[in-house]
Amino acid sequence: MAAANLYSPSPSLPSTLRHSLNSNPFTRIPFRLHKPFSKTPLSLKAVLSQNPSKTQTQFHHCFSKSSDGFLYCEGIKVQDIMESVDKRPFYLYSKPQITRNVEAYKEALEGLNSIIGYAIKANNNLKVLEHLRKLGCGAVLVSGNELRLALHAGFDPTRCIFNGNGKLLEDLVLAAEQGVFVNVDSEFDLDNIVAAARISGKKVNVLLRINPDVDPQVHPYVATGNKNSKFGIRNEKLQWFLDAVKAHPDELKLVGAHCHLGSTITKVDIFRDAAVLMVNYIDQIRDQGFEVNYLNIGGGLGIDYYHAGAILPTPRDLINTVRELVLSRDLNLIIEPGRSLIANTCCLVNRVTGVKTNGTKNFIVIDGSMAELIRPSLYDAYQHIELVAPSSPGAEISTFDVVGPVCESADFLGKQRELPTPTKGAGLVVHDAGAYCMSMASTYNLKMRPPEYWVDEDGSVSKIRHGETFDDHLQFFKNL
Ligand SMILES: Cc1ncc(COP(=O)(O)O)c(C=O)c1O
Ligand SMILES: N[C@@H](CCCC[NH3+])C(=O)O
Repeated sequence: MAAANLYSPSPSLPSTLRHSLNSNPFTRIPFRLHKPFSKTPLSLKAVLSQNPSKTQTQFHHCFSKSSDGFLYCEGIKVQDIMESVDKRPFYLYSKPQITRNVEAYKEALEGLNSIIGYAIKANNNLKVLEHLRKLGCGAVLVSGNELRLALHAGFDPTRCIFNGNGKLLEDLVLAAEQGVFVNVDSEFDLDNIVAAARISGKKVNVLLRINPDVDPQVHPYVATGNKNSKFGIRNEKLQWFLDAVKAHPDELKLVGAHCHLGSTITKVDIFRDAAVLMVNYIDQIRDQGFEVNYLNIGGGLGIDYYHAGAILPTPRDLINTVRELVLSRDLNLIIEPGRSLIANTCCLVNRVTGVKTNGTKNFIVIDGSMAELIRPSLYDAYQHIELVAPSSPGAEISTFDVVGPVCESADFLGKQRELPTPTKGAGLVVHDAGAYCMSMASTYNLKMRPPEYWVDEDGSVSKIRHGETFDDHLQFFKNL
């Protein structure tokens, strides 16, 4: 299988590229930062003992300002980490926070037969994936490469779900061979799944992705379960799909129904409305003799991007709203969280390049940009921003747009933020950057994708992904 060779350089590659692949951190002992780090007054043990499901707020913020005015990640001063690594933007994760987020879902799901299918599109760092897999997660995939990466990270394929409105035949063949659940999205998708079953000689466990036409009340670009969406099957066509599955008893086994309403949803009633519709569909499907026993309610739980003390629904709130429906039908529940598992575990750490004003507006210009983190530019999304160290005495507090160096007026990380005027080189973080940030990063303006680090349970800091370099870019043009 191709996945096994993902990081084994082919002997036909140029030696420089072979070298760079050979020095991949995943094949070696992780790079360690040796500088001794200052400890926060709050001990790591105390931070770890804060159980998210027992607090009032949705998720514990693993990055917090201490009384000394410095920002800490699990007891480690972010400023110290900045001084120990290359001078470029980097992503910094809390590994314990990933654990806490998974535990919150596991506790919420107690008493149900369930699969937590982590949506790999949110963050595809291999070390993160391996950690999530060890914690018991399955995986949700939208491309052949995400499937290959999931296999490489050791996920049990029978706890993986292959989604998507444009799945390719060759990727479906791999999914069929591996025994992955496949969601049927359209007529042509069903044809391809049948073909994949024949090629692989394996019957495929399928779920119908039903578009329930429920408004998730989110930005239109991240709404996926309303009637204008490109995803899923409308209920008017349900019978056609049931007949098509019946016509292919050697290739397809219908095991359940799936929906995914959208992302950043902050009201659990929305999930409840969809689940009511979905169990009605399941009743109808069962009435036709199908033994469907999986309800997949997708992902989509939003998080507290504003850091303003809002009480948002927890995983427990989400699961409790569908629990009785699931139990009443004796169903297995699949959930597909991405953002709510990984977003709050990470921030993008940047340096201030300078401060300027154009007469009407003030700008903090940082080295990070829309290339490293595109959500504000793409969705006008709010991500909380703060400086990593106390401001110098007398620093004026002003309203700033926080912008990058990219040649686009859409290149902003935050607008109208009240911040103390920072000095050149000051550290500035963009919070909640674990989901859809690095995985959506680009190399626009040849800003190479940043390195990633995490703070481990024992307080050590390791690199978990190399930053891209200019040489990496040149490799694309070697030996053409
Ligand atoms: C089918 C599907 N499942 C799961 C997810 C993960 O969603 P979220 O990150 O909002 O939990 C997505 C992304 O929106 C998706 O499209
Ligand atoms: N990329 C989006 C989420 C899309 C989820 C995938 N359907 C975001 O950053 O919020």
